Amino acid sequence: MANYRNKGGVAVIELNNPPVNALSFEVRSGLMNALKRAHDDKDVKCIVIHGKGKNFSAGADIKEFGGTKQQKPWITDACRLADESSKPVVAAIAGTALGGGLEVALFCHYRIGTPSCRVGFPEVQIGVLPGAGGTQRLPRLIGVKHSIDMITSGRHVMAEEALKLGILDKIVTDDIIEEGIQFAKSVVGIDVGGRILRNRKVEDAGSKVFDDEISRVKKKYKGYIAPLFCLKAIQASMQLPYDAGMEQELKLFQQLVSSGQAKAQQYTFFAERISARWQLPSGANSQTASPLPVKTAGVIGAGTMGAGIALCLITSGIPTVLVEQDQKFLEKGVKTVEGDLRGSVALKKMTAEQANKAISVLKTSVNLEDLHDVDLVIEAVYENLALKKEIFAKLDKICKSKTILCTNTSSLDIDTIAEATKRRDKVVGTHFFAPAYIMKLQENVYGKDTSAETVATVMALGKRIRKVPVLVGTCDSFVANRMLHPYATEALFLVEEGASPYEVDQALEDFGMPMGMFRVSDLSGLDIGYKVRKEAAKRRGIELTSDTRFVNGERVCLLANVLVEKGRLGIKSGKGWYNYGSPGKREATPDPEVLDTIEEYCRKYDIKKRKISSQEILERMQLAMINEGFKILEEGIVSKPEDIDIIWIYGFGWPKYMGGPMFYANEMKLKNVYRKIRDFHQNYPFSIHWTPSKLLARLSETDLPISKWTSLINSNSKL
Ligand SMILES: CC(C)(COP(=O)(O)OP(=O)(O)OC[C@H]1O[C@@H](n2cnc3c(N)ncnc32)[C@H](O)[C@@H]1OP(=O)(O)O)[C@@H](O)C(=O)NCCC(=O)NCCSC(=O)CC(=O)CCCCCCCCCCCCC(=O)O
Ligand SMILES: NC(=O)C1=CN([C@@H]2O[C@H](COP(=O)(O)OP(=O)(O)OC[C@H]3O[C@@H](n4cnc5c(N)ncnc54)[C@H](O)[C@@H]3O)[C@@H](O)[C@H]2O)C=CC1
Repeated sequence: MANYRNKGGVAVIELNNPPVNALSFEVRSGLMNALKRAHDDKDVKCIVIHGKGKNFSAGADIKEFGGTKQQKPWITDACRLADESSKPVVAAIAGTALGGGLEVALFCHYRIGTPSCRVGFPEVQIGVLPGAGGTQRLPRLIGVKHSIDMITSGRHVMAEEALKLGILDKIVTDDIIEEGIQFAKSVVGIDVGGRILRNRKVEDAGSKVFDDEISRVKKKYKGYIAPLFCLKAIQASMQLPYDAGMEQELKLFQQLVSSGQAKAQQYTFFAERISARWQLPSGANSQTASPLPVKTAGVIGAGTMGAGIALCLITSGIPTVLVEQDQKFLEKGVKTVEGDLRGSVALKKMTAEQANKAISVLKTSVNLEDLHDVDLVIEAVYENLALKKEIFAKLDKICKSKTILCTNTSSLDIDTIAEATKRRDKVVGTHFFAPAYIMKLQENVYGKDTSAETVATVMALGKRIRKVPVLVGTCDSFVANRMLHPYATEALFLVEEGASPYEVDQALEDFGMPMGMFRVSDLSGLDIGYKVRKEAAKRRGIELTSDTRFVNGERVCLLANVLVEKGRLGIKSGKGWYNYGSPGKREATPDPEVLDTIEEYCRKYDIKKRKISSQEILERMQLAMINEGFKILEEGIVSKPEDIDIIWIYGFGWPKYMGGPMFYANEMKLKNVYRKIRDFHQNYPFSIHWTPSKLLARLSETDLPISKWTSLINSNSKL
């Protein structure tokens, strides 16, 4: 709803729908009525619109987009009176004015804001476009070029920049409502005609700008349709009179809002928030537990991951001690940190001043004792259980009793590591993804004794260092890598059976993955997987050779080992599944030598090759991984399907416009997913990953949408 009061001739209208004043039906109706009242009231000389609480408004109520038609009045109907009013209307912005919120402000004649306020059109991120005049009014205010940037990127613009662009007329420092009232009074009597955006002309930026922008947007936001629709709408503002432009905007909005991409992106928006609400099996949860303060941190190991993690901490202003086993490794790690900071400055992702500030809070050491006073330590040494246990035992003695001890292990059991300490409640996994400074996912892993306070602390830390933290339970390889295993295994089987690695990658990239499986393997280094496979087999008393085709009755494909033994380690050696010309180069070219190696391998084992469609490639890789996802849910390793989707989106770049693998399964209908998995199980009996998940079988009988799976899981704990 919207509140109305007359304060000495100023109509003060408050958008009232906390926490973000989303423009629900009630708010739109309330705003329309309040504007009418202000218009009709002869005593009112000017009007101020503000938001209740911390925010102006986060825009349309996204929950209203799905299914039923948007009830009238729409935002445009509600705001028409602001546009037409001869009394000056001022938007007084605190917090955020986003999407429809900014559109309301653009219907006003003036906009003032607090120094910390933010404005923007984030609609592209939820698969739509600003559909209440944003694409027609913003170009009339700040021009085509800046409008394209803001609307196609969805970025938030801070107050200072908004002032420079002309979106804000003034930045004010006192109470925003009082400032709004004073400002409104100061413009009474000035003709508002020139302030009405619909009356302004959009400068002709020429059609070439749009041709160039289409190419840029297609490349930068590959696969996403909303940014392209935004361009069409902005172009209409240049080519058509205001009312015709508005009609065109609405038409484009309607097409987008009913698209599968919008549904998936809006699911992702809420999934991220649902996933942030964590819960432990004990019942303790994000509402009941409080984080401990983390004023200082330590990182052990300055290799690939440790250096990246330290970078995340220091760029978030957390003084960090980076510890290595010797000076040589330490220097190498520090060089990486400094190089990445320089790179960020060169790419204008931060200023030189920010980079210097970050490096000033980094301390280095070759002595674990220097961690005695930090609040939290993240260990990132080699993936070796004995070494990790040794380090945790030492840390337990060195660190303050309140210090939280985290491990970046990608597969090892958290409980076993915790047993090396007398503070098992303070041991937790914080699994970052490579490159740690870039990838957003932080997979936090609790053990059986990890306390809620510890979990709350690493979840809060994740947010603070700009990651997306997701909580999972401990199991072999946790969630991300555990699901990746059947996905990668199927990729190799597909290659054995006749698809080339390049066809596999093409199918995945056409689907929307940023990189195919084989390119990712080359990037990580084929030798890493080689060592992990050998080590894991050794632990089980098995000696792997490139002739191994079955392990304990389970089909395996060791083609990657064959490549490693030929010196093809991936990007680092200049060739792997692809050819890169020379070590370290990134441009991947298909390599006939690899195809010959595969041919030879298949001849040796008498494997009959066949033509494999891209549909089969996608189905086998994705369904194998989705089936594993259901098993993870069934075992309670995660408490909700949204966790898995967020892990795939932020850990592996699953396209948001496909909503994550569990959402994708939901869209395919679970009965179809289950039937296909059963068929694959029949056809490929030697792959344990095709054993259908019991939870999937159960859910497939119900036809419940993904939003209802969690309640079924909770009500059927013994599936
Ligand atoms: C605002 C934020 C930056 C705040 O962040 P933070 O403080 O971190 O809090 P959060 O946890 O994110 O949020 C708190 C709480 O609020 C919920 N929430 C946030 N925003 C919205 C929202 N816009 N709608 C609903 N709910 C919202 C959030 O989920 C949290 O709740 P919880 O999940 O219960 O924990 C941040 O929240 C943020 O970035 N928000 C999103 C901002 C955004 O994307 N805004 C754009 C919205 S779209 C929009 O405005 C569209 C338009 O431009 C106008 C629409 C025109 C309509 C035209 C009508 C024509 C209709 C014809 C169609 C016919 C077809 C049909 O309908 O069938
Ligand atoms: N590389 C990757 O893609 C990912 C790795 N991980 C995990 O992160 C951890 C680290 O992996 P990487 O960074 O790739 O390894 P790395 O080999 O690049 O770095 C490990 C570093 O630890 C140092 N180190 C070893 N023993 C030490 C000790 N006693 N004291 C101080 N430093 C010591 C080494 O000198 C080396 O610099 C492993 O547990 C790994 O499984 C997790 C996610 C992704």
